[in-house]
Amino acid sequence: MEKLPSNIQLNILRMIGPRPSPNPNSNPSPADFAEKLADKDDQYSREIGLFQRFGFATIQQFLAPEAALTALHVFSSNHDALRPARIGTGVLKTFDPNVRNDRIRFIDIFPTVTASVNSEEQKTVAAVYHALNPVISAINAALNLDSNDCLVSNGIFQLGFYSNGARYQKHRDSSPFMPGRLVTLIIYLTQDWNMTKGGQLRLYRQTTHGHIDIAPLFNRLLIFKSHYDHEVLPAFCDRFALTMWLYSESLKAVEAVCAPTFSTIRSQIKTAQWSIFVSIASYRDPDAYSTVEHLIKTAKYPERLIIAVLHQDDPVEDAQLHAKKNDAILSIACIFINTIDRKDATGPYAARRKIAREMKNNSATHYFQIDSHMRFANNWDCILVELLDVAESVSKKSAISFYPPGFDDKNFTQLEIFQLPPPPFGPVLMKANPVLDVDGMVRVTGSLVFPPPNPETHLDGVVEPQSLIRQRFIAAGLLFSRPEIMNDLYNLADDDVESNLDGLFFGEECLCTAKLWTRGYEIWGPRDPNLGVAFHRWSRVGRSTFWENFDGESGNLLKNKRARSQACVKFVLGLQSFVPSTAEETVGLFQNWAAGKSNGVGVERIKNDSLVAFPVSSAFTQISTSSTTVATTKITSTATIGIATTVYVTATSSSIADTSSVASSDVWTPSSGSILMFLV
Ligand SMILES: O=C(O)CCC(=O)C(=O)O
Ligand SMILES: [Fe+2]
Repeated sequence: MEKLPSNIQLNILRMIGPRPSPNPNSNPSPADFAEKLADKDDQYSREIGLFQRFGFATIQQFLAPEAALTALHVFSSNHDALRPARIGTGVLKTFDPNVRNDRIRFIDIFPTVTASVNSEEQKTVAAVYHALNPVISAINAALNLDSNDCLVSNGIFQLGFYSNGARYQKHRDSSPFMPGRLVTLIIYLTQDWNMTKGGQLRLYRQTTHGHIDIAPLFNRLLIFKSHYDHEVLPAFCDRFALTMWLYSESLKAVEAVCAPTFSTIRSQIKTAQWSIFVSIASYRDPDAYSTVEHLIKTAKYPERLIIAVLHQDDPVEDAQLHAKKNDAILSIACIFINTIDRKDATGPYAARRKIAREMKNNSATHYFQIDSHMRFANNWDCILVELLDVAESVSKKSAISFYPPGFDDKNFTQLEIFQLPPPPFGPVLMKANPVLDVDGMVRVTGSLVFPPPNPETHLDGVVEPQSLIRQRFIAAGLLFSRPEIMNDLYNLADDDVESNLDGLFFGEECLCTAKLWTRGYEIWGPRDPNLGVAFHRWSRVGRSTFWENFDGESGNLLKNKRARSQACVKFVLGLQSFVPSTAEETVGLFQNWAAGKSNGVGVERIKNDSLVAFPVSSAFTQISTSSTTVATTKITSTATIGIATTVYVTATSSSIADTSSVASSDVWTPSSGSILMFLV
């Protein structure tokens, strides 16, 4: 958002209601006002100077006296519209009355279709906003920003109401989600405040500076830097507070406001060329908090992590799991925790999608999807960022993904030093199990390739770098890429199509691979077997899975969902034609989806590559090219197609006559050129 020129601001203000005047006796015209903008900057120069120096300032008797009384009257007369305040972002927003139990509502300065332009409330907020304008200009002037930089409001006030001991525990108003939110402006409207009434705003400017309590005096404007910790002490009065935030999308403005005290967010924006959003779906996992803690402790730059955990827990039986939460460690990163009832869980794919949907607007430069029972190598964050850098030099769309080695409580000591398995040990190659499972699904496996193969140039022209091995499949529990991948994986805009995938467990990795492959992604794993990145607890002992929800009557519903989701996946993979009896509509959706029309499986690979994949039909054609030969194969048996999804065919198979030679070539022969047959 750019600052509007003041004449346009005034025009807008003229349209939205009578212009208020800080001084009720003089009533200058808009033109006068425009001329006086500079004076107004001066008017607050002392306070703004204090704000610059100390990071906060107050202005007493800010509104004209009767304007303040009108505001209080208007706001307190619409008490019913106030709602319990929540914390967090998106659906990860939760009520936590222990943290905050004020009531709030948001008021748009600019009238919407539903609000009458002439309503008292609309006039009042316009008036307050108008009074704030010179303060905002003064802040901008003091910061001496470039002409393109500007702090602006988003045009929305938060009206907060605290009474009966309501409070808001220590927090910050800015987060890596809104690093551009820089300045908090609050007008207090508490009548007859005195010490016994409480409700002071306790401001902690820096951890070493102690705190300052600011009384919520009637008609007092408080300005402070949004990244300061602050809390509202329990209020035993009717405490109204009207808050507006100033935002900038520009780094220069962030620096101007925040230096030199700003640490976390500045490092996220400036020194950090990168930051990582970590998505963790947990199902009743006693290890979930240890995983998150370890993730934070082993990261080189834990403050650059934005971590979202979706717990799918039993409200009674799993209550004790949350006792393990260590806020001191968690708060080093920026963490968002949401808990849903385990009975509402519909599998890991759906849970990861839910997180992606709610958190898609986070500001991180990277996306890391992991399981809830993992441990990590020191500096895993730098290692992954570097590996992806290398991968992206080969293919702009890349992901690092592989099954990590295991750990259990024995080999993972309290010292939290882990050891890689002893040699022989090679890189992990992700591929499909050649045998379909009982449901006819393709299962993905990771096999150790020993000795570690040398990099090769594949027939489709992809050159493996020294540090990476090209994968056939993703591992859903360790996937590192860019934030765009959230949409490529989870088709975020299309809830209807995606609801067909509720209940999916086995099949998730094939489906996601299909999406990524057809959208032009390359999947990579580290070639160096000694390069530790992460460790996975493979044992399921002591851990529930959402399969337990398949029991009982509601379990049947879930079973049906699972069957449908598996049918969808098989359809997309070409493992079976769709079973129309489930729903005509679903078939249609998935046909579109498979054809890449509905943001599901993509078409990049089909169009542009020497590899040709046809994702829909029950028969498939694969054309592989090399300088000398073109091999075309038609395979019609579904079982073979299941196998074929996994194989690398050696280059010598210039003409693959029968399906058995395809199956038997499911071996990696690094010295020869090879071609990926995939998802056809
Ligand atoms: O009302 C106040 O003084 C501050 C409220 C607050 O911190 C917030 O809503 O973020
Ligand atoms: Fe706040």
